[in-house]
Amino acid sequence: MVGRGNKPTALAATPGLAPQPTVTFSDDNSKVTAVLPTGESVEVLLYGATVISWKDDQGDEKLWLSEGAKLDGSKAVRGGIPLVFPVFGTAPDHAQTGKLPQHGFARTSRWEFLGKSTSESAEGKEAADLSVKLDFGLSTGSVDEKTKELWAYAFNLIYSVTLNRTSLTTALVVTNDDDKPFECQVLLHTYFKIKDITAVEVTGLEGASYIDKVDNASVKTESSANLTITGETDRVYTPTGGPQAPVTIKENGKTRYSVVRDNLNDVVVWNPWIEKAKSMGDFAPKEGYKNMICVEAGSVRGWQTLEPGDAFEGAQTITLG
Ligand SMILES: O=P(O)(O)OC[C@H]1O[C@@H](O)[C@H](O)[C@@H](O)[C@@H]1O
Repeated sequence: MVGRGNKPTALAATPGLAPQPTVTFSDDNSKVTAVLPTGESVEVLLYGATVISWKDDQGDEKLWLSEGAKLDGSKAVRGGIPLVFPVFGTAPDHAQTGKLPQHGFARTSRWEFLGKSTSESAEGKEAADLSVKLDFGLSTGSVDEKTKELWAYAFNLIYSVTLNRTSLTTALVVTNDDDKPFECQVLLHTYFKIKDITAVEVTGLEGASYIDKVDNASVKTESSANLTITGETDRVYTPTGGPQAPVTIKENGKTRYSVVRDNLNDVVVWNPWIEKAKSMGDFAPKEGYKNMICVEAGSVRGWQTLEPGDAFEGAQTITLG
């Protein structure tokens, strides 16, 4: 692992060897960017370890980022992949996390860049086979005092973002460093960029039980094999096929994104639609709800209990269609 720490650095190609991914820091040390020799790229803000951009080799952006998103650390980022931990939404009746703000503190804490690693496929050192993994860390010692008052547990988070030519994997490991158990929820809140929400279908949810957050949290069963979005949608699904069965986002009948989960049983589908988009100060343009859909892999319907020393790992791999 190289590139440890937060100093500006550029780790580029080595003469005589196959071109390597380039990892750079922004001038103000707020962001890490990795670019594969074939042109694919990912950008991660240290604030929240929020992935704010993922582009293919043509430079086409895959994640929706609000034009009104705050990227200066003053507010959770509206777009990209905010990281939700240790509570999904708010849980006023949950003793341990009841005081925390919506979606917890991981998305509003400054993370440390731990380093990068690269790997090649078994076939050899062709640039086409390269991937780059960026690791980020957040632990008790690095969160602010206010957070420690609201959630008094010793913990360690490692978040890994792996860029391949046609996929992005984001993986979170939560470790309980305390001498008492704690309960937590985890969610990878991905905002997918799409061209037209009216042409979108989400598959892989048929038969799944879901909590409909726009209908008094009533519990329903998804009857559609191809879910379309026609109004405000905020649902917490538990797909029947388990994490490895893909949930796909299709546009005009073609698969754009396919999400496979590891150890994350739930999938939130969210689109604010017209009125809710208008009510969010950082959601811009207001018509932007037509160009995004959140399909969020998580463990949020219950709680993960971590005993002292135990770890929980959850991940998603998003593959381009
Ligand atoms: O505005 P926030 O805190 O980023 O949350 C956005 C949405 O996130 C989703 O995960 C929730 O299900 C929604 O209820 C919520 O509105």
